[in-house]
Amino acid sequence: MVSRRFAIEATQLRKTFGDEVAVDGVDLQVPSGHIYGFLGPNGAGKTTTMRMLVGLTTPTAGTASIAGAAIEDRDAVRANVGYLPERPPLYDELTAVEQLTYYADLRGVPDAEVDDRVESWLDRFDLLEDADRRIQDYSTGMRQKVGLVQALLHDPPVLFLDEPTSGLDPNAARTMREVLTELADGGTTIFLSTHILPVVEELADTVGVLDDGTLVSEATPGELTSRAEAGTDWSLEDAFIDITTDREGEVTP
Ligand SMILES: Nc1ncnc2c1ncn2[C@@H]1O[C@H](COP(=O)(O)OP(=O)(O)OP(=O)(O)O)[C@@H](O)[C@H]1O
Repeated sequence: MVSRRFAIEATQLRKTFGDEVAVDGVDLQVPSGHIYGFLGPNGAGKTTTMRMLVGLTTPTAGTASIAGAAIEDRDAVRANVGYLPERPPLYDELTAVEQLTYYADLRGVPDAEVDDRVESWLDRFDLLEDADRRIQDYSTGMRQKVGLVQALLHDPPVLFLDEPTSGLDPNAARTMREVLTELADGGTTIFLSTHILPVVEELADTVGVLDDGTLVSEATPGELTSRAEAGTDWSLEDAFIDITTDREGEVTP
């Protein structure tokens, strides 16, 4: 039985690559409409965790469900999840309109709605003028914007975003933050991995810190900064460094 109380639920999720333990028994319970900021040092296992949750790699052990459906249910995952990976999967030879129309079709967006949805999202991200240029001629930030639109075009209840503001100029980054806030206000659950801590500080309801494959801290941004033995005005960056540096002295058997 899977629970419907949480949009994202994982129990003892684990992934190994040979002898390498990338994710080491992660438990998650993210309520609907929450923005969950997923932090951790390079190599902590964030991308691997997300790839398991969106059905792109099979867990070595553990279980997970998204919007009430087990991650093994591929059709449900496709319908319920939007995923923006670090490098958006786009066809260079297509234009943005062709790419997004193709993807909308794959994800079952009703034909009558495709053109309007594509146009309004391209407009929101200031891409209308370039909509009929091939993606191979796009800048990194333009590709990132198309990747985000692609992830949310079918209006999924749960979004997984890996470094969504990467490569974006300040205007586009602000639009991205505004869009994410609006989506969460409308009930979309957003699982957001980034190294840009002010984004998490501004947006996240809950912050989870993954270190060496283990979830070492989970709290609101406010709790995290006051929980650290800190004085009064630590930033999330101070707390992050404190939480992840303390563990470096640990002796592993
Ligand atoms: N396909 C793979 N084969 C072997 N090892 C892998 C594979 N994918 C990830 N790993 C290893 O798993 C660990 C976690 O990697 P992962 O990419 O999940 O970290 P991350 O937290 O997303 O890092 P970053 O912040 O640098 O993007 C790393 O040690 C990495 O080398």
